[in-house]
Amino acid sequence: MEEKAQQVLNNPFLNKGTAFTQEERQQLGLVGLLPPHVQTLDEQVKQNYAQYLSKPSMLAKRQFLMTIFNENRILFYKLFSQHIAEFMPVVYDPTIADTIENYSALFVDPQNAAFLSIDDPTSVAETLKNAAGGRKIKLIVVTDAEGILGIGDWGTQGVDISVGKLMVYTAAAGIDPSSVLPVVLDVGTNRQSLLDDPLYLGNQHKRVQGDKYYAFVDQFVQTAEELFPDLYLHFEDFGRSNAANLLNKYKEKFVTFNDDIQGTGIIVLAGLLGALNISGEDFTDQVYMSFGAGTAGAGITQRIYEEMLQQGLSEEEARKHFYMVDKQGLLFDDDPTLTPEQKPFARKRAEFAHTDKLTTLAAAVKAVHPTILVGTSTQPGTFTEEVVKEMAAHTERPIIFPLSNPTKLAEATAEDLLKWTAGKALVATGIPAEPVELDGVTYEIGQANNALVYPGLGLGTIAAAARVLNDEMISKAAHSLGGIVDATQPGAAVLPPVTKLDVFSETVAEAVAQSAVDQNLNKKEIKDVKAAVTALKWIPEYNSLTD
Ligand SMILES: NC(=O)c1ccc[n+]([C@@H]2O[C@H](COP(=O)([O-])OP(=O)(O)OC[C@H]3O[C@@H](n4cnc5c(N)ncnc54)[C@H](O)[C@@H]3O)[C@@H](O)[C@H]2O)c1
Ligand SMILES: O=C(O)C[C@H](O)C(=O)O
Ligand SMILES: [Mn+2]
Repeated sequence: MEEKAQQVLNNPFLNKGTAFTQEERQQLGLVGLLPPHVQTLDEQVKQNYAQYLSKPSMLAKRQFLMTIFNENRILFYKLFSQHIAEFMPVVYDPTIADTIENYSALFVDPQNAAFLSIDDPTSVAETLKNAAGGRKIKLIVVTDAEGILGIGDWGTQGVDISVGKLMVYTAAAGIDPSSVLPVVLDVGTNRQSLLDDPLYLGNQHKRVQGDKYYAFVDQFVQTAEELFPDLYLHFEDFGRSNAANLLNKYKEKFVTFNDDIQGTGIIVLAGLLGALNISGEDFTDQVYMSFGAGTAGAGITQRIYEEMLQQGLSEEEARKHFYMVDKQGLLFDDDPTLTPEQKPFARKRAEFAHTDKLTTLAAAVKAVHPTILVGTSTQPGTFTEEVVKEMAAHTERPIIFPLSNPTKLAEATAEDLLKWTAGKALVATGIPAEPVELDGVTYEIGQANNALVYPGLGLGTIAAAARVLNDEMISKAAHSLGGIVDATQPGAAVLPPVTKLDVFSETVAEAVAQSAVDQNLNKKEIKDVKAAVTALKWIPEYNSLTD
């Protein structure tokens, strides 16, 4: 095979497979290397979708789609964009959890990712350059895989979360797939099964922590920022003890985003605004309980707290609305194990009569009477009938979001929550949930997953060429989504449907870009925000490769 032919056939950004035209086949040395019939992109999509449907499981479906991704990005994204709600749980959460757990065993292709090893810190620049292959990188999703979803530490195998999150950026917001780079920082793993597995593909030692860890992350950040000056740096699934530290360290210097802290904060705030639209209640009357006060739990609480301030409460007044429950039960301010993010929301023991009893969610709910309960605990089934009925006994429309991912870790199902509250609960789940039929009403279930906002947030920030991503932009993103729900419909969802992900990603992007421009954060002149957002959007269509 001619070198030119190999170059196009093996380059997923150029390869068209059976869609190479006769002219292209001649010019590129492809004559006779493909079946004679030249297909259109639409024909390829139809054919591949039929093949997709024949696959027996979600995992097999994902693997099939990944082969297309590896071979032909345009075809992959055309297919994805036409079946977005159907493909999301296959390409992304929850199926992505299976591919991460089985990454080494299932390995076929590195998927254009950059694998950075703490054992080889001198190769950071070389690795990033090799992985970029001369492309102008504008967006990196990086993970160190210590806290993948709720399934914990997966070492190098966590690279799939970076790959998967990026796929959603393109499918939802039209981020050009040739401008993105998935990165994994392999600093070791504390998962014994990986350390014991001779076929594990990562560094087979315990996680490096402390100064050496932070120096390695810093080396990556500095090098990436030097190599790719217009970078939007998205951190994903770092561990509880590092995620907020890293965000605080970099957020004012570079365009830095932590999805678990900020993305989840936005989507939950948007969901709450949607829920309160339905119930007609006031935001500042709510009593908020976070079950699982880790990276996501604390990130969400902070965002909701900021909203209370924006809605006119003083800091002192606002804090009274929040309760955090973690492993030890309700969090109190005399607890020496509190994280810096938990401390501001820990309560005084003097507020309660029997604080020694407040060590369970059930006891905390009984004592506090929250109106909002958000689960980011990784503990399945913990929103029990007892807990939910107790909550519903003291509030007309309890807002309950069991958000732990993947499916097997959810605190409750939407169906149970609605049954236990006779349809009163306003529910959103972390993973997609089927509508629930109850007493003649069809309840649509919103998905409070950060995937509903991070693509638009990234698109808007990049389109505005913003210097940083700040709280004001984040707040605007949440509010732009909150207004989309039709609250008058019985059984309406609290968030817009994933079928419209592409449409509302643009809504989010415009709100975020406008906010950046209003704050003068744009590095280049933006005359028309809407036009800037549209201009950045990549569309999966073939371009001619002939001269
Ligand atoms: N839907 C979304 O968009 C979204 C976004 C981010 C995270 N999440 C989910 O939230 C969960 C937590 O993610 P994270 O990044 O915050 O992880 P994390 O490890 O930082 O936090 C988990 C917290 O739960 C606590 N916890 C453990 N056992 C508990 C128990 N028995 N009772 C109460 N708390 C307990 C831990 O101590 C920790 O503070 C995961 O399942 C993740 O998939 C969902
Ligand atoms: O990846 C997801 O589905 C959402 C979130 O970032 C998580 O860690 O669970
Ligand atoms: Mn995550």
